[in-house]
Amino acid sequence: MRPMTTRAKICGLTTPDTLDAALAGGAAFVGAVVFPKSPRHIDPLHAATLFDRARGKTGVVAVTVDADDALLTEIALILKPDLIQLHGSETPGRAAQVRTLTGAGIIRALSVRTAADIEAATVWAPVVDHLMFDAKPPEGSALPGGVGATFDWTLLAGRTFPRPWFLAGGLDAGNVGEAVRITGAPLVDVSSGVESAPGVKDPARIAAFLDAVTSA
Ligand SMILES: O=C(O)c1ccccc1N[C@@H]1O[C@H](COP(=O)(O)O)[C@@H](O)[C@H]1O
Repeated sequence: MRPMTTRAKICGLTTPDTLDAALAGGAAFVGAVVFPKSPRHIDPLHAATLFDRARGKTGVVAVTVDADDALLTEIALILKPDLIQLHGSETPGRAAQVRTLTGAGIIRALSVRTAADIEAATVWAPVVDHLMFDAKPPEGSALPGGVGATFDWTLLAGRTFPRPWFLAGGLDAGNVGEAVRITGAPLVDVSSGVESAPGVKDPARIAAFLDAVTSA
């Protein structure tokens, strides 16, 4: 079933002008990727300075990949995100540790290629605030997300989950309307689809994406 309104997260922001485009367009969440292998990596101190303008206007998310306690503590103390997105091979037990260590809410990204991959939501829902269904990256990819890959959206058609959930993976202004119509996603997440080059966000593409979500 189609939600009343779908809300959006703009991920991998590193500059004031692109963060401002996300805020002006009504993004519900903005994301900082704290993962040095990513072209969107931003260290917690730089992210704290940048994202200060977003506080109280939108949720701030720190995207991490199998981060250790030292990095998570640094993120919690310096960036103070509302939510931590786990995008690696973390277990539900580790998610509980991350919540206790950081005091932040948890988004769990689940990699999807087949219908069986969706079923992981059953195990994860009790220990997270949000689920995220993202495409499984191509074999040999250096990144577990942020690669612009899509999956078969019909796998999510008619599905309901006990937590709010994001659809992610290869979304852009041109396809997000269809993705929302097929999946009924209450939340969508985008990174490379609003970039002019890997790691280079484009304010006009961010605005177009958020417009497309609003009209979906
Ligand atoms: O964006 C990244 O570089 C990244 C790195 C490591 C883990 C997750 C990452 N991004 C997440 O993946 C989704 C989907 O990306 P895309 O739209 O397909 O490019 C993105 O929104 C982030 O949540």
